[in-house]
Amino acid sequence: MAVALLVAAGRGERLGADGPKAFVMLAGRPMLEWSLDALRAVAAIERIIVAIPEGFDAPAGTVGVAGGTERSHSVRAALAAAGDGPADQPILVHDAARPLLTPAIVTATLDALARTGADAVVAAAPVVDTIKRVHADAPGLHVEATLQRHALWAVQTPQVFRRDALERALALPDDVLAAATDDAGIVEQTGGRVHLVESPRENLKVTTPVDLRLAALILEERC
Ligand SMILES: Nc1ccn([C@@H]2O[C@H](COP(=O)(O)OP(=O)(O)OP(=O)(O)O)[C@@H](O)[C@H]2O)c(=O)n1
Ligand SMILES: C[C@](O)(CO)[C@H](O)COP(=O)(O)O
Repeated sequence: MAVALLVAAGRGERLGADGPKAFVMLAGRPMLEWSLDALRAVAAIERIIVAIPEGFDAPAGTVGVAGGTERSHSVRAALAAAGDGPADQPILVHDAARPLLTPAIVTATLDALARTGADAVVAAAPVVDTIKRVHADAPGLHVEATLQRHALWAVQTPQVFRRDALERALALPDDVLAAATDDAGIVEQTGGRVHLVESPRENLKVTTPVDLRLAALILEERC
């Protein structure tokens, strides 16, 4: 049986709301409740651990744990709260900031982990924009290269891991974890094999106010 880690302890600075992003109201409910619905609907998930900000309560039926300074630190705290388990146990990590999660996406990532024997499987969508790389440290946004779009995928959560691969990755030094923007990236750094599974672009991340408006519209359409 799988364990799900829902990371909800971020500040949401880019959203600019009054409180932590995961508890901002979205279509009438705190944002994290939407992805919890999808996780609760999947029978293969036996337990849900939620990394929460200080002063907030764990949602009903979940185990709450205080989040860390950066996202990966919150994932590490949530995994520690999950206790021990077999090396090949599937551990699913999801951002509370992706409220449009569906049970079908969760099941597709879990099934792909079992089918491929990979260390990690990541939900992702093909990139639809043309992406240019600039000199990161030089002024003037001077273009260095235009990347080949057909090889580019935008990764989302859920990201599902063999427990031993995620544990190995989360044992990397604190500063390496702090620099990571997703968990599969640290599994790659420890030599793990990572696969993608196609997921709808609709499984968007609420980062800025326009994302919140879009998510509200889509949820109203679904209800
Ligand atoms: N220390 C942190 C930072 C982030 N997260 C979670 O990781 C997910 C993705 O992070 P992001 O969208 O960057 O959220 P914030 O860190 O809250 O946003 P910002 O960077 O704008 O402050 C979110 O569900 C967020 O709650 C977390 O649990 N603990
Ligand atoms: C994990 C993630 O949602 C994959 O798209 C994303 O990288 C989180 O990044 P953020 O910088 O913490 O928003």
